[in-house]
Amino acid sequence: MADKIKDAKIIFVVGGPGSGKGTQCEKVVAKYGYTHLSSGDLLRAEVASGSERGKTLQAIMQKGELVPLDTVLDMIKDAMIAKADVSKGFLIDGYPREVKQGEEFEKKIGAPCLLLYIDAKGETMVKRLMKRGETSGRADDNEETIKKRLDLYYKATEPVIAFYSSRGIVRKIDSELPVDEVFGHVAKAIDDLK
Ligand SMILES: Nc1ncnc2c1ncn2[C@H]1C[C@H](O)[C@@H](COP(=O)(O)OP(=O)(O)O)O1
Ligand SMILES: [Mg+2]
Repeated sequence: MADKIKDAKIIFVVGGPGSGKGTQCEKVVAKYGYTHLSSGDLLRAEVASGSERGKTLQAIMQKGELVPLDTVLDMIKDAMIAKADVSKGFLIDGYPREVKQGEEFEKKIGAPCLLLYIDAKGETMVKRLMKRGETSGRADDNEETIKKRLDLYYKATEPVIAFYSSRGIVRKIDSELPVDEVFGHVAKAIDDLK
């Protein structure tokens, strides 16, 4: 496993709920041919499958809480192995959510070369999520759960940014700007990797 993805670049995409991670990752996929792995999407797919594990996950996610570390990591790892032969790089979207998740990821998979910190104001994220909730069908895009997700983000994920900042791989991206301008900065960060 470690061998197979040794030469692929691993990019962590971190930011609050509604900051624009998914939006930017889609654009990176289109321009650079990276594989986009959203931990949230992988988990939601498991829920949609109706499996026993999915039912347990659904209950946790609906409350806005974090699902057990090993579950998410296993799902990401399986998805990476499946794409290892064809992928130049991996966008790990919405993970790590806490420092411990980052440490486990590095032990089991590998080290990231870049952390894109997609940064938007709390009020902006709430506004975007409420709007997304009108059409997303996501059980967690409602006002009460959004508040919990934001609180948890500030508490658990901001230390992640501090942790990787000390390693010098964090690029902070202003996600208050229009989508294409945000992407200009994202693309610059990726181009600088070469
Ligand atoms: N720079 C930007 N300006 C305005 N709206 C944006 C934006 N980036 C994303 N959005 C919109 C698209 C979605 O409806 C919503 C949340 O974006 P998302 O990419 O799904 O966020 P995340 O994956 O970080 O939760 O906000
Ligand atoms: Mg997303």
